[in-house]
Amino acid sequence: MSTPNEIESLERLLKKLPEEDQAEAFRILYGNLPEPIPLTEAAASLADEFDFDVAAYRFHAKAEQRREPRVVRVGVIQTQIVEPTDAPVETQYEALRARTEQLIHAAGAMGTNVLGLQEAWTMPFAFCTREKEPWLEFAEPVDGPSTRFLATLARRYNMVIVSPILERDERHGGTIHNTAVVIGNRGNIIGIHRKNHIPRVGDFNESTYYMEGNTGHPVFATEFGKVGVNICYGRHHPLNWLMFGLNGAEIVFNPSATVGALSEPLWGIEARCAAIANNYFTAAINRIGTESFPNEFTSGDGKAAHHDFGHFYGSSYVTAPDGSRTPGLSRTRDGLLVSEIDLNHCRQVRDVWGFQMTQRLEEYGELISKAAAPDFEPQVIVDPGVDISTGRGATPPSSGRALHHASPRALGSAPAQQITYVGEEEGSRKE
Ligand SMILES: NC(=O)NCCC(=O)O
Repeated sequence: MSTPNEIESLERLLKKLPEEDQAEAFRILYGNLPEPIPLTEAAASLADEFDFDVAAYRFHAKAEQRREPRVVRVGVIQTQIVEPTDAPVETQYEALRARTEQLIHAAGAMGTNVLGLQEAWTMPFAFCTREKEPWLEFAEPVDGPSTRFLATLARRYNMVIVSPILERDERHGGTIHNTAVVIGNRGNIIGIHRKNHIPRVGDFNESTYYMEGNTGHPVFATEFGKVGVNICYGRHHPLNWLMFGLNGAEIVFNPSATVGALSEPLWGIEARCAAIANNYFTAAINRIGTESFPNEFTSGDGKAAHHDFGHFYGSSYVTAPDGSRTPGLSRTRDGLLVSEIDLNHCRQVRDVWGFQMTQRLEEYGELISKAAAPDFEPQVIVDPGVDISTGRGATPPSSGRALHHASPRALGSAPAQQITYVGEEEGSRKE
């Protein structure tokens, strides 16, 4: 698949800065950059032989006196599809399975303990087409072929694998879900998480295929830390991230499929903000390449029908609980990113910032419950000098006097208050 007009990575652009400016630019944009760690010979030679990138970094955490470090290696893999989308389903699936396997061997060779794959890694991201067939043929049960394949590798490399697939739930009428299967390092299925938020934006017509997930915000307590999975579009919902934090997540994967025209300026921000706000590690994974489909489709925007989804820009990256992040993987090449982290880092940053102590869950909970009720009245305090039907000042002050006091009243309920201006006695104002 060619990507002739795509830049290789943001980092490559930043490296064009004068050398003396680069360290400061990276510090401001990326935080305390994790240090690169050497690739094992086996990983490097797999990357060479099968033409993909491998990058590896170590995030710094403090040594503690009363807890041993809990060092784990987190891996993420990004790939493009291998076969054209009009090839037989089995051919497409097999090619992706084989390609992903090459990168998993490299992850194993790098000593990865917890590995995340991209959203719907077994298939092209065909939801732009709104066609059911043949795409639904990629769906499989939680214990289907992709899980059985990955379970073997999980056992072999003593590695937890987060495997996002298109799930068919035969027990419930063959319904379809966008699901991450969490496979334990003993080859067991620890559990599943189904995508909570389904996009209805641009060509992401996923509501044609499946409904919002019904598995809550589970955190999977693995041998290598507590893992959550916030699937793709869920990353735009800060409360979705919060829920995994409340359940104790230490690493939250964000397996995604997203294109540059829609989301690229948001990409480096959202998973990173979530790591900062919740003081856990986040691993954002995006596929790469431009996927072209046999039948034309429109984007519902008046523009001409087309065959392409647009460029999936990769740029997978990992953020630590203090907001420092790795450089992204390439925008155009398959790759594996491995980050060595100390899970103790989460509590260390929590102790510094105190977000979990200072947050006001009860207050938020109360307002959220009210806001979800049909009779919700937003808490708005109206400036009595403002006509709320137009948003304009109803009685502009004649001089530059500042509004001094306005009694709170609920929107549209209490009568307007007497306006008092700074520098005037109440009641002394001459109209
Ligand atoms: N796969 C998916 O949810 N994509 C939606 C687009 C986005 O969130 O950037």
